[in-house]
Amino acid sequence: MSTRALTHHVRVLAPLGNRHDEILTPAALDFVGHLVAAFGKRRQDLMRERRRQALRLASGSPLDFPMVTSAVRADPTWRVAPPAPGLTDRRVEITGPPERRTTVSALNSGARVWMADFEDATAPTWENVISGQLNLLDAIERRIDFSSEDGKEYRLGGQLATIVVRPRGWHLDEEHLEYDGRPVPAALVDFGLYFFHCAQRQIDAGHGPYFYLPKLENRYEARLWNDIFVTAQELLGIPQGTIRATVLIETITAAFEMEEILHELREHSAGLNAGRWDYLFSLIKTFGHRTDFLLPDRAQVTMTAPFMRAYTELLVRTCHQRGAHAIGGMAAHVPSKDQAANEAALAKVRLDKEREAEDGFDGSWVAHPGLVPVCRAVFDGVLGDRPHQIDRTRDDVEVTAADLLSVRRVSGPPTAEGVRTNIAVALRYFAAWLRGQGAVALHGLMEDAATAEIARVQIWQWLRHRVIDRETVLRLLDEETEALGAEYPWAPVEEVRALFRRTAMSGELPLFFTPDAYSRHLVRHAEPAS
Ligand SMILES: CC(=O)SCCNC(=O)CCNC(=O)[C@H](O)C(C)(C)COP(=O)(O)OP(=O)(O)OC[C@H]1O[C@@H](n2cnc3c(N)ncnc32)[C@H](O)[C@@H]1OP(=O)(O)O
Ligand SMILES: O=CC(=O)O
Ligand SMILES: [Mg+2]
Repeated sequence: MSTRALTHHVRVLAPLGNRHDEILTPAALDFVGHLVAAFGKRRQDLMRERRRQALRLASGSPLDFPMVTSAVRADPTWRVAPPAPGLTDRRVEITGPPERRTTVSALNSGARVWMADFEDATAPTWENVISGQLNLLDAIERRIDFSSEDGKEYRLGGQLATIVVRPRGWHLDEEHLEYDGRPVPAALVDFGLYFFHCAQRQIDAGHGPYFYLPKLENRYEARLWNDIFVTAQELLGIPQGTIRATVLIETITAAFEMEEILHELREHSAGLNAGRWDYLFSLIKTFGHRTDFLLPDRAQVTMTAPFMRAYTELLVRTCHQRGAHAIGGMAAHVPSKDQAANEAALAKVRLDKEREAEDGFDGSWVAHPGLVPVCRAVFDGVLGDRPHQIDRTRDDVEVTAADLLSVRRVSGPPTAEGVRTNIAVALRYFAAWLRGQGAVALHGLMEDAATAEIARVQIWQWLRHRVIDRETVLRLLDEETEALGAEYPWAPVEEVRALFRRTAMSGELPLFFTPDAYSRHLVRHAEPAS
């Protein structure tokens, strides 16, 4: 690593916890500061462009594949970088927050990849953010073994999953760190700290610094990440092209720029993933004002809906034509201790993975170690000894803009149960999130920031189109708030209820619930020295 003068001062505004100083070293903070100085302004400009694009679409501008990049799409010659060590065979990827216990369990789970998540599955308390980095460092150094208070031993085994880190999205700030008088973009904190501490260590261990990139909306955001990668590699003397990044296609606008996103990142690309839950959220958020985008209960909008199939088939085709992996999305069912419920959950997950493997995906996501064998068996059945099926180019797939937007065929009003479930799920998830837990199992389903977003924007959409009335929602909100308090006596019910009212019942739809909830409830600045 090069020795550089420390010139980019990042202020730490939070109290330091146990071992935080191992992550927040002056050199690591300087590295993050360097990235902010170089790219912070561009990130702000891109956030403004997101708002402009949202307004254009809301006022009726058509969404289509961009004309200006037709040459990129028409050029058959370019390919992404070849798969990097540890990322050739990705038939099963487990996801989860980088907590100490789940870090060990995920790495030992038998999955090929572990997506260590600072985004949908993590409530970004200061402690979660920094201890997550420590856990990753300790895992790579193989010093993470521990015994839990309940007497269980956690020990790393011989065959570990490859680590791929998902930093927070561009819309979030890290308010415990300040550069030049402003909060630091959270994405640069999660990426920068991990890259600084672990890039060389991962290379020495035979892998590399690998990332999942969430919630991108267009090719310019992919270009920003690519430029950050080039600068980060240069600053630390790591060969260009070492980083690999898989982009989640989980916004409706990004679905129209899949080729462009791969092209921008081609020296660093490891493919695309179908982030189906945020995709649905994005669709409702973007077109929620239109009656032809009125969606019924979440449970009725499955991956077999024509517009969802158009999205996943286009993703596979795009990736394979460019030599990239196509990774499937999350089936939300999680194992249960009840045998019948468990069998039903496993059967649903199996069906979902079978469809993905038959469509050409090279692997897929699971949310729980108990689902690894199901996903592996399905992909083993299709792949056999081959590490992937990138050679299946899916030339048969033709997807038009209308196919991606053909929501009308599944549109319809919600059921009474669907309305109540969305309120109940949003309240329970918000309560867990405010307590620092970013993923929970509720009614047999994995719920995280993406699925909670769907729950609250559906309520907003149904109110907006008057398919439910405000009085009914307020009555259900009262009932479900009371039930929440009875079930979770620790829950700050009034804060949770207010958060729901601001994010699901206001006239103007907030773009995400997380920035509001973070600033009001998760930020804890250190007492100023007297
Ligand atoms: C839309 C998207 O972005 S999807 C990706 C983001 N979301 C996620 O990553 C969610 C990941 N999944 C999870 O966090 C968890 O599975 C939950 C919260 C849904 C359920 O967790 P639990 O309530 O602990 O489930 P359960 O009690 O069945 O867990 C059994 C064991 O498996 C472990 N486990 C469960 N899920 C995971 C996981 N994803 N990774 C590692 N270990 C896990 C638990 O820690 C527990 O271990 P223990 O016996 O040592 O205590
Ligand atoms: O991040 C994944 C999703 O489905 O959202
Ligand atoms: Mg997501």
